[in-house]
Amino acid sequence: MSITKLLGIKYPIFQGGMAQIAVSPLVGAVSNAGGLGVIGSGGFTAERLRDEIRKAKASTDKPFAVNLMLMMNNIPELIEVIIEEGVKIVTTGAGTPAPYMQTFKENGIIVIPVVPSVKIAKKMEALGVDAIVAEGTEAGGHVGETTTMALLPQVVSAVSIPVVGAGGIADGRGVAAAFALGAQGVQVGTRFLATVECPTHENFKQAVIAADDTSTTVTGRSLGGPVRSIKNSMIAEFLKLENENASREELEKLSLGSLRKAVFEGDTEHGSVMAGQICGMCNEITTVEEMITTMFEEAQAVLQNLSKISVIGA
Ligand SMILES: O=C(O)COc1ccc(-c2c[nH]c(CNC(=O)Nc3ncc(Sc4ccccn4)s3)n2)cc1
Repeated sequence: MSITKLLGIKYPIFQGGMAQIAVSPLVGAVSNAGGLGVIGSGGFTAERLRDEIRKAKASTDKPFAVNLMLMMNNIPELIEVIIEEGVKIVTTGAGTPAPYMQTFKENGIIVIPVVPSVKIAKKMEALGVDAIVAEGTEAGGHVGETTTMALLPQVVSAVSIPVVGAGGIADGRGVAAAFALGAQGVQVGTRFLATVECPTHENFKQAVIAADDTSTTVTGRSLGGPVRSIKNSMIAEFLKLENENASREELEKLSLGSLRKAVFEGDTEHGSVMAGQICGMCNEITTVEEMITTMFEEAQAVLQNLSKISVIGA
């Protein structure tokens, strides 16, 4: 079954469930534009999640999902709210949904984990998840080590359930490439940061607009949690400490609250501007509607033109 039919959406695009960022009005705008709006519950209390779910219900009659960041310590409480509020689609990241699968199944909830490797993709399929987002290291935030170009076809070959491609996708060419590699849809995060409806501080959006293809780097490998963000003074200090084998406490002290500092206070020099490598192609702020319709019109045109190309010589 196609992703659009499974989820009841017009375009096969998920908005990344970015912690602290994927909230109203971004989520409702994505669902109203025909994609899958996803509430990012990372760091939320149960009541904050309930509030965001009710705001999404008030802003769209289309499907939307909740993303669970599984490293958090209040997942059971968040799932209770998801069930009470009747949300039927959950994406997950940064851990395994295994402990919660029976509850999801009993409540008819579609589960779509984001995975960074073939091994984890196969583990998820065995758990009975409904589809998989294969996310390449190009993505922003918490990432694996494999690129989308290498990861996506290997995951497609390894599982029998639908695969969505993520990491480095921000225009119709990226959508067409993901479909060429066997994906049935795409997940996009960074490109949504350059939208009118993205609720971050304007400085955060300008940092994404100003960035180029080499503006991001990965920190946190020494902590076992690699995270891609735009290079700034805090990141330079973090890398210096990592190279000096600083303690976990020292590193976490530096990064604690850094996401909020950038997202809400607009301190993009000392906060964490999580974004993917495609930020170099996000050069203007548009509405979500413009972004999604342009992306899929472009993708359709690219696929039609590709069908006229012969890759085998005469
Ligand atoms: O062990 C298993 O079975 C599963 O193991 C997994 C291991 C990793 C993953 C994974 C990697 N990437 C993703 C999906 N993407 C993400 O989760 N991206 C994120 N970005 C920011 C986040 S919040 C944060 C704040 C500070 C430091 C770290 N993270 S979470 N999931 C999924 C599963």
